[in-house]
Amino acid sequence: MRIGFIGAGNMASALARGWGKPVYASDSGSGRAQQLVDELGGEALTNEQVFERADVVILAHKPYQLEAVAEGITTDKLVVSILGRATVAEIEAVYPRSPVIRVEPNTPTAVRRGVSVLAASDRPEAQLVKDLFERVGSVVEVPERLLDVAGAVTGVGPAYWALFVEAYTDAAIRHGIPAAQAATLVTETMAGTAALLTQTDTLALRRGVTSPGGSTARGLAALERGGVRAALAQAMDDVVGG
Ligand SMILES: NC(=O)C1=CN([C@@H]2O[C@H](COP(=O)(O)OP(=O)(O)OC[C@H]3O[C@@H](n4cnc5c(N)ncnc54)[C@H](OP(=O)(O)O)[C@@H]3O)[C@@H](O)[C@H]2O)C=CC1
Ligand SMILES: O=C(O)[C@@H]1CCC=N1
Repeated sequence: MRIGFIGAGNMASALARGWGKPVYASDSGSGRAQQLVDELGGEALTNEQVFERADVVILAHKPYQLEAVAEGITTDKLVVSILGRATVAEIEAVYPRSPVIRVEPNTPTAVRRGVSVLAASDRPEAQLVKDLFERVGSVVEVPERLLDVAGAVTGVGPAYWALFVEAYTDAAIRHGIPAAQAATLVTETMAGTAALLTQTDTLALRRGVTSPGGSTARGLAALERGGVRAALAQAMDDVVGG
């Protein structure tokens, strides 16, 4: 099955690297489509050519470009939209004869550890799309009305964790740990904790680490004083409400 991308930016590149197969790709003139096919094989094409030649077309441009991109397309094809916030109804309105499935992936798909949120669909093509995204991580299906909230966890999440890693790495550096070693300590702690959380819940994990009157309790109290919960709640509100 040949995958085509309309847009060859950050998210298209992450998915294509995860799938690791030749692709058809387009861009709006930057040359990123050519760079992607130089890396993975395939061909850099126009949007219409991508629609003609691919078996499934992934819309990976920016949401506001939906109408402009669709205007030039005359070929019907299975369309997978990863456009943040554009609803299935809005996409179907501009691709009226194409089956449309909506997915919110995230950039860890590049290393096959992504989470992709699939808007539940009665279309028979949904299973094929689910199988495709399961090749680059896990797939969680939600009713479309919850896709934006789920995407506010998964799609934007890698940036939050990166910020957390950066801030705590800097704190360790400030106390004398060399930068590369500090980054390893923080990242591996995050990865190990994520693995552990598949077997236990957050409270049990925290209780297991937090000795009464000990150092973890002092650190957690500092994070609470710093408003970490309120900041995350506000981040969700701002992403979903934006
Ligand atoms: N980045 C992420 O983590 C996630 C992104 N998304 C969604 O993925 C989509 C892409 O985001 P992202 O990859 O970050 O954005 P980028 O800006 O990195 O990539 C957008 C791509 O679209 C191309 N493009 C723009 N106009 C056209 C056009 N008329 N025809 C063909 N291609 C066009 C751009 O071309 P050029 O290279 O020439 O500028 C570029 O290659 C967005 O809708 C976003 O909501 C969803 C989940 C996560
Ligand atoms: O920041 C954005 O708008 C896109 C959507 C999800 C992740 N990146």
